[in-house]
Amino acid sequence: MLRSQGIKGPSYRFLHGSTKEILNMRKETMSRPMDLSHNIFPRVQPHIYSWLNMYRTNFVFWYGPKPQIVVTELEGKLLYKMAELQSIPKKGIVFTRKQYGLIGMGRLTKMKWKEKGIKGPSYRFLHGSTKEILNMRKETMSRPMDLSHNIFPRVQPHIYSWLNMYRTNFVFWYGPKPQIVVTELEFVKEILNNRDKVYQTMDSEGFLKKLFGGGLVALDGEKWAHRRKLAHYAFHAESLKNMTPAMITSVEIMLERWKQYKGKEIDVFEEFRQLTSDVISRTAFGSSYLEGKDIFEMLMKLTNLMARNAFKIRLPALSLFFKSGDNIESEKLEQGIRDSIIKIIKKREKATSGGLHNFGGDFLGLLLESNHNVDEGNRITEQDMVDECKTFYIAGHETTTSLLSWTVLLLSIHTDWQEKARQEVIKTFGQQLPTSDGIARLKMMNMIIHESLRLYPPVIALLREVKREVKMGDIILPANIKVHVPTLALHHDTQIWGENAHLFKPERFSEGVAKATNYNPAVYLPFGLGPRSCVGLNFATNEAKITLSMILQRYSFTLSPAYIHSPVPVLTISPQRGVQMMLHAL
Ligand code: HEM
Repeated sequence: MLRSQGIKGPSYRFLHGSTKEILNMRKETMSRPMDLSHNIFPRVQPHIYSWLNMYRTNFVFWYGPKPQIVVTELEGKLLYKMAELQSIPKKGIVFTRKQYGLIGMGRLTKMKWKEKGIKGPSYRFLHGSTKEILNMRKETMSRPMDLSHNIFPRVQPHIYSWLNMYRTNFVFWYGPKPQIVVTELEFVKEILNNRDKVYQTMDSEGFLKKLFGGGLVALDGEKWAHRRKLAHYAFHAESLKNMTPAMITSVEIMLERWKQYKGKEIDVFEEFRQLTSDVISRTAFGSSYLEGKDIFEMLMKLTNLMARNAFKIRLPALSLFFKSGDNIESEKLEQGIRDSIIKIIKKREKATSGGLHNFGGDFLGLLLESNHNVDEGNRITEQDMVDECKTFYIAGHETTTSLLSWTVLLLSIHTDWQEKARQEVIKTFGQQLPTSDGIARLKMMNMIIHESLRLYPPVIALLREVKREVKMGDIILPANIKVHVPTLALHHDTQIWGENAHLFKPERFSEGVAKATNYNPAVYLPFGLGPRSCVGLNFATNEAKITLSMILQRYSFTLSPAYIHSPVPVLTISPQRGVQMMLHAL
């Protein structure tokens, strides 16, 4: 009867009404502790929270066989519209909600931000700013862009337009969770240097958690320090020298494939994907692209699912009952990745079962050594190993693929720089294979790579979470707020880089990074800054220099007419439709 009057609500179960559903939701939320936030509504009344989100207002649920109508529409102050309630049956129970309770912490906190003079886009119930972000992104992505390097308005239209509106330190809402965007350079330094150990890595959730698990990127404290040491050891200068032959082998395999493309079009984005996968497989895991192929494909699918769902807010209570198709697929992928990594780990264990300290000197060997450590305090579990392998498979190839693809694009447009780079390579190596010493002397190449990373930084933002209340200048940041340092915005800021900020000018870096940045490291963050900065920096730049040198020795390249410029943020900035080149053998 209520349904026929247009009043919605959860379905009625014989005798129990909605009570079983309510009990299940409460059991779930009460089974885990909540973080120290005041956003208690989803925990205390998960049923009202999730149904309100579904039905908005005036919905009915069933207390056993008895209906209750939940009314949230306000008229004037706290009065509900009596007119709309006329269709309630005589014995219907009217359940009004406490005004501030249901509006939730989002709106309340927003009031506090406003009082503090911190501006930002308006907060929408439960969705925060995500709908606005999705609309802006849909709009910019719906049309191709011209072949310019002014990519910030397209890749992050929300940050771009809000920065224009509010200048700095504005708050937007990732669902009900606030994020403060900080561009003031002294604060950027404070945050990334983790002053007072307050600005920690963000707790990853959902798809991101499935991608990185509890790997280095997601850790903090002692665990992080231990793993960071391990990774640092695996990728330090001496180890890198030993990796040069493996990197060269991977590039040779790629260039062998390229022979069939002479005078033809080639999508270098796809090529670099395979190359960087092969490089990380050989150098860190002692295997090859083919052996790790399944893992990379599954990681790529998981990355795409993550990007597709980046701004979709799902209520925790709802996720329990209804798994989206993407959620089900991501669980399968997570399991598949785990199984494949364990196979690689077991294979190494078997091949090197000669005892302790004999698992091989690469990253996987170090992980296994740590897994077999007699000292329990320093021992890592099998799950830790899986998470760490995932992290390095992803971090080791997505980012470098992005760097190589955009650099080749830039050199195909700015052919004068392509020629300068080639001359330097020929002068250093002739037609011989690159060497570690020679790579360190490639100055022109260095400038080109720095400028490419400035215009197209693979990682477009650095995110942190405030662990306890802290003062940032005049602003008091509450615990749990997310802090967003917008790398792409800083790299394209005309006040920092001048009016030609969007142009490719490698000469900016002719006297080194310090001079180009006017001795302020906070303005240029392709590899981050401070203790969490990239552990693979030298690995990635060596790999890029070897690859570019070997290409430049053999080919000149121009942009194919088929190329469509469409940079998109996936995990890194990626060319949505590939990077098509015409190859000309030298
Ligand atoms: C051009 C290539 C690369 C770029 C632009 C890049 C960028 C970055 C950035 C910006 C961070 C800091 C993130 C933050 O502060 O929140 C980072 C961290 C990290 N990178 Fe890279 N990266 C690259 C290549 C690599 C490679 C090749 C590896 C592995 C072999 C790697 C492994 C990592 C790891 C494990 C972290 C986390 C470090 C920590 O939390 O202590 N990266 N990277």
